[in-house]
Amino acid sequence: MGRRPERPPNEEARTQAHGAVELRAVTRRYGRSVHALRGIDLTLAHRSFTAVMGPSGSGKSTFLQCAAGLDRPTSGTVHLAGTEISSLSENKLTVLRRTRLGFVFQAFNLLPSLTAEQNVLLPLRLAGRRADRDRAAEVLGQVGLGEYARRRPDQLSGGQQQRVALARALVTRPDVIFADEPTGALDTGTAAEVLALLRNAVDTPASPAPNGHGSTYGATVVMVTHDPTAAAHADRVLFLADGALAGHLERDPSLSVPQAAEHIATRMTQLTAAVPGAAHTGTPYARVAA
Ligand SMILES: Nc1ncnc2c1ncn2[C@@H]1O[C@H](COP(=O)(O)OP(=O)(O)OP(=O)(O)O)[C@@H](O)[C@H]1O
Repeated sequence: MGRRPERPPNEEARTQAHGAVELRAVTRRYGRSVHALRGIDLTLAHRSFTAVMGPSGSGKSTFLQCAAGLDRPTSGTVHLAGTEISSLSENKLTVLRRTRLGFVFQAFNLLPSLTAEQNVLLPLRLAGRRADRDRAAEVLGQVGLGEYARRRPDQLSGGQQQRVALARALVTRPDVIFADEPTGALDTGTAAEVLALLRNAVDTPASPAPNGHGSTYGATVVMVTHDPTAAAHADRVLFLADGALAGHLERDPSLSVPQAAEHIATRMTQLTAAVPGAAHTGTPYARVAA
């Protein structure tokens, strides 16, 4: 997805030594009685696309918020792109979010008074970088909206608005993109386009910076979804149940998206119905495809 900003070699090494996202013994409690996360341990590899699924109230949003540094765990540690964020000050965390992470939400969250281009440039402005209009044109082109730069959100369809939101998430060349139900408000065809763009953000290697210090990998995507078809585009599907990891499915390239979606839907049905043996990490997993 184009060139990434330069980073000092030691920072680059630190980034690569860890997964893109690492959670160790992460818990999140609300008050005394609500255990939204009960001890999550996981490592998400660089350039991986992970879908997070689970019944309503299983902790998906809480997981995403804690993993993305939008919320602080009650206990445990979170590493993001090589940085341990649990102990970062609010200011440093904000800088990390603005420079290293991208966000896509179900409700698009575009500023209505700004054009598509201005919305895309916003993260660069917030990060104190130059409002690089060439870069905005590049990412709007990548999401197929090169001709729509001057339109405001109310002059765009839902799918086009979500593509602007994706361009906005990509503009800073983030290490990790967190997506919360990115296709929840879209029809099937438009959803497939957005998912293909997320997939592309992972699969397209970024070219190295001229001095060789830039990253050479694409983005890492973490996506919460209720939709098995959306999850079928991921490399791995993690299932949460009652605040704990309850198993996973790995991508099997030999399966089509509809076939993979069927496997995922079956696992979700088992989880929701709490079939004995279906909801524990380590159970044999069906191999699924994107
Ligand atoms: N601010 C809060 N205060 C108290 N309890 C909360 C708060 N936020 C979430 N919870 C509780 O934590 C648990 C996990 O909620 P979370 O929103 O993470 O689930 P979810 O899997 O994303 O659900 P859904 O699919 O319905 O969006 C639920 O029991 C929820 O009621």
